[in-house]
Amino acid sequence: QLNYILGKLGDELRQLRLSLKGPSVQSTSLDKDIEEYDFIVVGAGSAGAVLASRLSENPNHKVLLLEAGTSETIINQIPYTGLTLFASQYAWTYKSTPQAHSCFGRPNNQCYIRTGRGLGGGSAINGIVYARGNRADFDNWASKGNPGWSYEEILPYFKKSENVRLENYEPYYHQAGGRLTIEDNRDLNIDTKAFVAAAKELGYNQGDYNGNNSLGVVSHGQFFSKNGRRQSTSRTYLEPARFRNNLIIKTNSHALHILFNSRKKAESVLYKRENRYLKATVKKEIIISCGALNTPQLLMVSGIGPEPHLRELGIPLVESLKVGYNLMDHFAFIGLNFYYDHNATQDAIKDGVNWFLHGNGSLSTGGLSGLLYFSTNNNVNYPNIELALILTTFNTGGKLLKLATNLDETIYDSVWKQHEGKTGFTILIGLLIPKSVGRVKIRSNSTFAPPIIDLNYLSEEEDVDTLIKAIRKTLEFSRSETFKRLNIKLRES
Ligand SMILES: Cc1cc2nc3c(=O)[nH]c(=O)nc-3n(C[C@H](O)[C@H](O)[C@H](O)COP(=O)(O)OP(=O)(O)OC[C@H]3O[C@@H](n4cnc5c(N)ncnc54)[C@H](O)[C@@H]3O)c2cc1C
Repeated sequence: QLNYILGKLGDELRQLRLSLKGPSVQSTSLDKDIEEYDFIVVGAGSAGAVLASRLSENPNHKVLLLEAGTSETIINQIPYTGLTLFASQYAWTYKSTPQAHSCFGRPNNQCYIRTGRGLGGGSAINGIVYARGNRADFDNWASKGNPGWSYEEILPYFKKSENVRLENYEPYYHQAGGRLTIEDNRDLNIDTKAFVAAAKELGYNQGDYNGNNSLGVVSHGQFFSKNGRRQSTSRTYLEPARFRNNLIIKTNSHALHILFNSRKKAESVLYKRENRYLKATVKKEIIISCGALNTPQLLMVSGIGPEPHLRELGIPLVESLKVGYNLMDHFAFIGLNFYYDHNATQDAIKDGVNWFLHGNGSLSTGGLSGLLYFSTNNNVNYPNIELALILTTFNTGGKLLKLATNLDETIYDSVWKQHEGKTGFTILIGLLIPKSVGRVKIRSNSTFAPPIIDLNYLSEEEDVDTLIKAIRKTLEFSRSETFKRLNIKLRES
């Protein structure tokens, strides 16, 4: 019912917006005059949209941005719709290979994997949580032989991109004036307040987890939003650039192949657009920013990848590299569900109006709220666990979770169904530094065939140990006075 109402509301708002302002970023046909570009950026997601926008600030650069999906609509602006958009045309939906250590409760032990599709990519559908990696992550990259990637060297770029609107934050780590507005959570509901209060009781400090160190910090949440509206990279970086003559944005343009010359220099991109096969050539660079799954896919179909795998598929080798190895994802456990002993009283219309007029309320979050960082290892000074609340899990959220994660019908019926209609939340437990890594392979020489994705979650015993310790620590919430006072109980079935 909520989805239906949201859909109706969205249609109304979209009409209103289009009539007031005109469409957002549109594909153009200027390419007829330009066959050669200085830069071609393939994939207009979180990374690609920013790159294309920044490169085209120099009027001497002719930049082509290719995107397989379409433009955003106002629906994407409502953060909460991320929960439904990742089961729409705005997402690629892939299935993992059958998993040995995870994805149980899914048919054939295959997890669904969703990534963004369209201008803005993941940033147009995600949970809008603004959480940088920890300082230790970046310093670790730098120490492995990647100059320029330490946290102190990366920090100026985080700050430059940011337009901070937080109330309490550590000033050294933030800045105003950038394209991405960062706000505090605008939906301080009872669940989020209870989570933060209980965490403080348990000894964690409320503060800025994007500050000096996130270890032991709890927060209501910092979000990529401006007045409760999603801040996708399409809206923040491409929309202001859309009238530049030197930036050509082509939607519905699916890259098929990168072509190399005899010196192995990438010189053109083959792509399919509205049933036409087209070729764009480049003078300087082709930048592939198709995300963690489709980037290795495009490289491998183009002949850059592990030689044995490409040989298997008869793909002519350009360069043998370990493309597709070391796939890492922050595996999350969603089994700790809490509920209140009374019925949900969500009012979808009121929520819609509240968001539209004030940018507040449940629609202003991406379904995730309060965040907490801790370590299961007392001897380190960085976190290996992130906790986040998934709101409204048991009413509309329970069903959405089933849809989003491909939960098996019988599991859903036996575990979740009995709690439909009750108010409650899930404490998601995310592994920040998993040891288990997976691999992406291709099944054919076509980028239209879904990649073969072996997530390999929890294959390393250390990850299982860390997760068990994290679950035990999270269960301490149940013993907090705050949870007892509010009668928030762990669902035990
Ligand atoms: C449901 C969900 C929730 C998330 N929540 C959060 C969150 O709360 N906070 C957070 O920080 N991160 C979150 N993330 C992760 C974050 O959104 C991604 O890490 C980020 O968007 C990745 O950026 P990217 O540029 O690498 O790839 P993407 O943003 O995925 O962009 C890749 C783009 O390339 C395009 N593309 C792919 N193949 C081709 C091709 N062959 N030809 C042309 N175009 C192609 C895609 O359509 C896409 O637009 C979430 C992700 C998802 C899916």
